[in-house]
Formats: sequence, C-alpha cells, structure tokens
Amino acid sequence: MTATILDGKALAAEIRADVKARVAARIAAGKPAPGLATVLVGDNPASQSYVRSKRKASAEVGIESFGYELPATASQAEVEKLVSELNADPKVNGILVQLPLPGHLDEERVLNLISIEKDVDGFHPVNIGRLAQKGREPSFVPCTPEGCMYMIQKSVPKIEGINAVVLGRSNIVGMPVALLLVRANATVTICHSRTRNLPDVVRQADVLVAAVGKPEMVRGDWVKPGAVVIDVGINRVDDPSSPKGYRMVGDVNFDEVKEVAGVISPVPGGVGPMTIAMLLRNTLHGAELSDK
Ligand SMILES: Nc1nc(=O)c2c([nH]1)NC[C@@H]1CN(c3ccc(C(=O)N[C@@H](CCC(=O)O)C(=O)O)cc3)C=[N+]21
Repeated sequence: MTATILDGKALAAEIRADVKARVAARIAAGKPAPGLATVLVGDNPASQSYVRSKRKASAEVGIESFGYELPATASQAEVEKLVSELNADPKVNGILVQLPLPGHLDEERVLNLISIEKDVDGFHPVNIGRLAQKGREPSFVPCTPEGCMYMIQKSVPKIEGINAVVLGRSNIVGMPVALLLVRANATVTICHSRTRNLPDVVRQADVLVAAVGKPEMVRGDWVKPGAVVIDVGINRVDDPSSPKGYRMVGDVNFDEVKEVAGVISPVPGGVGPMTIAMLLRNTLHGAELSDK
C-alpha cells in the first residue's frame, strides 16, 4: 500500500478560509484591516517571487500589505531605520524581513530590532526563547514549523509519547519544529551532519520531519513502515527532460518513501503553501495583539 499524500494546498486553503472569515468579522466590527509589511533587500529572484506570493495571499484574505524594497547596496543603518519606522506604524501588525539578507548586512541585528508583537516570522530571539521554555508562550511561532505541526496533527491521532525525529537543526525550521514537538509531548531526536548511523536513527521515527536541504537524502529503507513523513526541503535539481531544465525536489526521495510511509507530504504542494497560510494567520494574530 502506498502512503496517503498530504495535500498542502488543500490544508492551507482551510487556514486561509478561516483567516479570511476572521478578517471580515474584524472589518465588519469597524476595526482596520490587518497590515503586513514585507521588506525585500536586493534583487534575488527567488526572494522576489516569495514576497510576491505572500503579498498576493494577503490580499486574498483581506490583509493589507505594504511592500518595501531596498537596493542590494542598502546600509545596515537604512534597513534598521525602516524596521524602526515599521515598529512605530500602527497600520503595520506584522513585519517580514525576507531572508537571506545580502551578505554585508547583519541579519541578527535586524531580526533583534523587530518588535516582538509584530514578529510574524517568529524569528526574534525572545519569541524563540519563550518557545524553548516550559510554561512560556511566544507571541508568534515560526510559520514553517507551525505548518509542519498542522500537518502532523492532521495525520497522527495522538502526538503525546510518539518518537519524532527532526533531520536538521536550523534556526528557522529544525530547532523550532523540534521545540514544538517537545511541547506536544513527543520524544524528540534532532539529527544533523554529525549524527552516527543516521539511517538507523531515522528508522525509529513515528514522525519524521526532514529539513536538511539535501535533495532526496532520505531513502525508502530509512523509514519505518507506516511513519508520517513531513518534507520541508526545497531543492532545485537539474533535469534536462523538464521544460525549465530543472525540477523541485524535497529532502526525501518521494518515490521510494511513499511505498513505505503511512503519510507523506510532497514537494511542491506540501509544506510550502502551509508556510504562507501560517504567515497570514500570524498577521491576523498581530492585529489581535494590537487591539489589547
Ligand atoms: N523572513 C522569511 N520568512 C520566510 O518564511 C521565508 C524567508 N524569509 N525566506 C525564504 C523562505 C522560503 N519560504 C517559502 C514559502 C513558500 C513556499 C511555497 O509556497 N512553495 C510552493 C511552490 C512555489 C513555487 O513553485 O514557486 C510549494 O512548495 O508548493 C516555499 C518557500 C519562505 N521563506
């Protein structure tokens, strides 16, 4: 039997519909539309395309977006000045500084400057720190990890006590998704490039989250039969037979793993659309925080 394929577009549509209805209710109650500021520095085509998708998705649910574009040569002071102005702007409930920033800029200092109450990416160290502490609540949870959790909750009757394996320990996905799984009472193993006997460790997973950025690294024989496999990877691989000359693959060898897993998320059409849906939800949450 082959795995159930998680339809990220359909799950994201559920979240968007909920956000859209709640935004409409706010507006009907005389409150302003939630506002999202996107900050794009430089002219990386992939970043431009992601920011365009985020602004389009915002408009579809009634979130107003404010696009800011700075040249690749922008100074640290210019970027910081913009973030400070957005922090002070009451129309802005969420600030998204598209990453990666050009190499001459200090990303950490920029992220540290974003108001904790407008940190819709959930990357501010205070929000990450609260995520890591028992009994503390972050103002925002990072979008991709939250999207992974939504997919896991849809696929596993009870997360408590399961073995979850996270492949990758990045600030933006691996570590926060591991923290969310711990908060949901899973037993969590974080694997990385120095892990010994990696396939054996991965094979213990009831739930596997692959977020290492290595194309099709997870093979069919690494996966426990029936496991839930969430593939966060977005990798471009050369493919002369495809019209564009490349295709997108995840960190999981989909064709092999779908024969073993119980549930699997595809790439594209899996976690990617969830990330954007969670950004919309977080922006609405930012507006709700500003009501108080
Ligand atoms: N501050 C910041 N926040 C981010 O959330 C952030 C970022 N920087 N930098 C880049 C990454 C990447 N990211 C994606 C969002 C949606 C898709 C997505 O929707 N992908 C579609 C395919 C889209 C296509 O094919 O063009 C899919 O997987 O089906 C992918 C990747 C957000 N990121």
